[in-house]
Amino acid sequence: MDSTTLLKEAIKAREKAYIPYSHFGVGAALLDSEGQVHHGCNIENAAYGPTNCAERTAMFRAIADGHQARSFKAIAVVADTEGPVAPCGVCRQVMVELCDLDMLVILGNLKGEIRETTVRELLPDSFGPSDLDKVQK
Ligand SMILES: O=c1ccn([C@H]2C[C@H](O)[C@@H](CO)O2)c(=O)[nH]1
Ligand SMILES: [Zn+2]
Repeated sequence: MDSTTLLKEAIKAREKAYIPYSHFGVGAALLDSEGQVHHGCNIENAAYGPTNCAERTAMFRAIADGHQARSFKAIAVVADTEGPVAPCGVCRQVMVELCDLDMLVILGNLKGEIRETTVRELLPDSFGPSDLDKVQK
């Protein structure tokens, strides 16, 4: 599946965003190793803090559906931004946990502007699962 097709899936996912506070809709589409696409949207909360971003919704949904961490092929994220959307720091950290560091991340907007990057590029020098093995014995 090409980047434009996955971004179109993210645009469809964005239509489901629950955004009564920010009115800032975000959609994500996560491609798994079998070619299936998992949709995510942002889901806000009156207490603000419990808000879940579109990227995390898609990743958590795929994991909860039984897909293996770090087996995903790509994630596309879209918002109605000037220039491609920038994932927040929390989502970047969750990508480090659940996706391969070299996984393709496709960032876009509704104007069709696209930036292709990787998890590693979005969060360089990250703290990940293998760092827990590096504790002093
Ligand atoms: O990459 C991003 C950036 C922001 N948001 C959400 C969180 C909140 O609902 C709204 C404004 O921050 O956008 C996402 O879902 N993904
Ligand atoms: Zn986020």
